[in-house]
Amino acid sequence: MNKQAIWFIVNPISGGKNAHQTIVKLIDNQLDKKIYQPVVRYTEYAGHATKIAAEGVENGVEIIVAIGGDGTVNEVGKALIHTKTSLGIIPTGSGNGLARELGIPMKAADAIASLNTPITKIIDVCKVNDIPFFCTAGVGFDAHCAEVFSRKKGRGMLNYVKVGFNEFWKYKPLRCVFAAENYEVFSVTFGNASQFGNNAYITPTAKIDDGLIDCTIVHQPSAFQAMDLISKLFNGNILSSNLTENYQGTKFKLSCEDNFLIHYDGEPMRLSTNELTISILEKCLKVMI
Ligand SMILES: Nc1ncnc2c1ncn2[C@@H]1O[C@H](COP(=O)(O)OP(=O)(O)OP(=O)(O)O)[C@@H](O)[C@H]1O
Repeated sequence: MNKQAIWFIVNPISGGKNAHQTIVKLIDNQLDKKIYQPVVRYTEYAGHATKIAAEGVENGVEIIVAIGGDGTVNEVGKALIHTKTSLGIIPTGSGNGLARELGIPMKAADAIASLNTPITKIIDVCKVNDIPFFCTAGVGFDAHCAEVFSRKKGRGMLNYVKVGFNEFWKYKPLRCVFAAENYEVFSVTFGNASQFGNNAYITPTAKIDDGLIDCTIVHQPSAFQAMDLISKLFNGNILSSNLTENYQGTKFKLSCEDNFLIHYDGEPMRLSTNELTISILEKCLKVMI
């Protein structure tokens, strides 16, 4: 039997000290070499994973596994859209939204074991302007926090919560135009998947292969209301709050006065436009589950 070429793209800065070395050892010991011919590649800078993955596609590699958080998964995944190469994930981030959504185990050993009994699925990918995202993208408070967080040294959920808490008191609602109506919002999130990561279900009715984009608008909460929203976010019932609005569609447009600060799969980016179009590419990415 011909062995399948499988590349592992490792983000060495994700998952804390030496996490990646342990995972590479596990791959060496536990990946079924009767079916796979593995190659391990390391990223050297932000954006490098996309280049490596594109090289893999060109070389006809069947499976490319991102070892990192949602940022790395996004960088690898975007090179695999509309190709025959499948995306695998060994999650080492703090959110791991796409891995959770696909039911990929959080423990590296279990994620490797699931690669040994390969099952693939085809999912949708959404785009904010020309930027692909796999879980969520949005504007407002979440994008602001993603930007502040990206400038901090500390990683992980606890540091993210600290940023959220500190920024909440200073945050001013975002004025924008959505569906030809003026809004002042806390956040607007578009979901291909149901969660930001960490089982925080911001677009709880989103399904990753239904051809639809879900949109959740959150209106500015008081501190007391914010506590309730956070609990609903993690319980999967944020839409029961009267501070939220929810829409489904295949295209959304959003504009505001200044150039948008967005996040896509948790990565912040200041755009040079004040107009956003959110669109969907149906069933365009093969993933390993
Ligand atoms: N070798 C590298 N050196 C510096 N930055 C890198 C390198 N490889 C990847 N990156 C960048 O690291 C950032 C964070 O990656 P990723 O989201 O995968 O991990 P994480 O921060 O551990 O995850 P999470 O955000 O869920 O905590 C991404 O913006 C990615 O571009």
